[in-house]
Amino acid sequence: MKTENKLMIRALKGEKTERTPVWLMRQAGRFLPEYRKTRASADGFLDLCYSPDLAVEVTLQPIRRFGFDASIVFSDILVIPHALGQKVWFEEGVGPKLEPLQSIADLENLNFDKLHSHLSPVYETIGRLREDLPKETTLIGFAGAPWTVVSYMIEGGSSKDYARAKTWAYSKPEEFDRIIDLVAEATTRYLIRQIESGAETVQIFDSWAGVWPEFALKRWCLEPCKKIIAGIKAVHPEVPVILFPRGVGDSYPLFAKESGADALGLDTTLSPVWARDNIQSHVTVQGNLDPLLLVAGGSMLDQSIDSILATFSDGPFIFNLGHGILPQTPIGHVEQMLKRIRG
Ligand SMILES: Cc1c2[nH]c(c1CCC(=O)O)Cc1[nH]c(c(CCC(=O)O)c1C)Cc1[nH]c(c(CCC(=O)O)c1C)Cc1[nH]c(c(C)c1CCC(=O)O)C2
Repeated sequence: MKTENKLMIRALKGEKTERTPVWLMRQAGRFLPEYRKTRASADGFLDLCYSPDLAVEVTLQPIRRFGFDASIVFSDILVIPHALGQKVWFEEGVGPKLEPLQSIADLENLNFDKLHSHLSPVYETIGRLREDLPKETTLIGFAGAPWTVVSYMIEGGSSKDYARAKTWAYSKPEEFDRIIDLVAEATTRYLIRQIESGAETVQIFDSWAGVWPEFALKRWCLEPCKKIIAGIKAVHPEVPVILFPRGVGDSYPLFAKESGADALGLDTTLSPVWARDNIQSHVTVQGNLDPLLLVAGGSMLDQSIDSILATFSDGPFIFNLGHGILPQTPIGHVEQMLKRIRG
């Protein structure tokens, strides 16, 4: 099937579709037993990301089981700092670890020289997926937004309050601009190459955008994402871009009007009616079922799905969660959800 005729792409381009397309953030990995099996056969998480055979397999697993309308390539947002030359590793049961940037001098050690050669396994995975996916399934490429990636680069891993990164930004804003710019440039090149390898749309995850006051949100989240999207559109104007500025609350309409994204991912706490009136009137919306409702199941899951569908179905809409699917999600609840959406 031609890309422009796929359900997900039509929704991204602003069409109200006859059926609601559905996929789940973080659907590859995490909650599937077959993922854990493949994961155990790799030398580590990054090895899995950089082994096209295994990454293709893990990407296809949720499609085989559930037939989602879209497939997101298996990788991680932290391959960008890794490709730029920063030390990145994943600790079992802990999560990602990086050798943190200590001063602007550390930026000298990071460069674009090996960007594409380092990331070539991801490009190969994408190319193979276009061959292997069902003909109607849309292939999504992705990257982290500069701020979300830089937060890991400075904090050295996950963080509760982003104190080091935010203090750096507020006390040396020009230095912080340089770090964000470096990552934005690398991300633009990475996403363009993903598209040229076969990705039919790309999603930018700004998972930690919700921690900033407004002026900083504009400078370090909105502006760099806008620049990345403009960079992509300059080369591939027909490719829709999804932005997920999680947690930005009443700044969502600003992202809808100014980022240049074709669609926004809505987080769990946004009111659907408010989002319909203030966001869906400008761009396609994607979301926003609470991942814990999918863990709990039962009648509250059904009611929440019905209410989301009823609110958004008059405009361009893609059903998804308000954040990534949780590892403890029962597979039966995903089946229940799909039955409810598809009727
Ligand atoms: C912040 C962030 C990261 N990675 C990602 C984000 C943004 C989205 C979000 O907010 O959820 C994005 C991501 N990470 C992964 C994907 C793959 C495709 C998909 O299924 O969506 C995607 C899109 C695989 C992964 N990335 C990771 C795993 C688990 C690794 C394992 O198998 O041990 C997977 C399947 C590891 C990872 N990677 C990261 C963390 C914090 C962790 C540890 C905790 C966790 O599991 O999420 C960084």
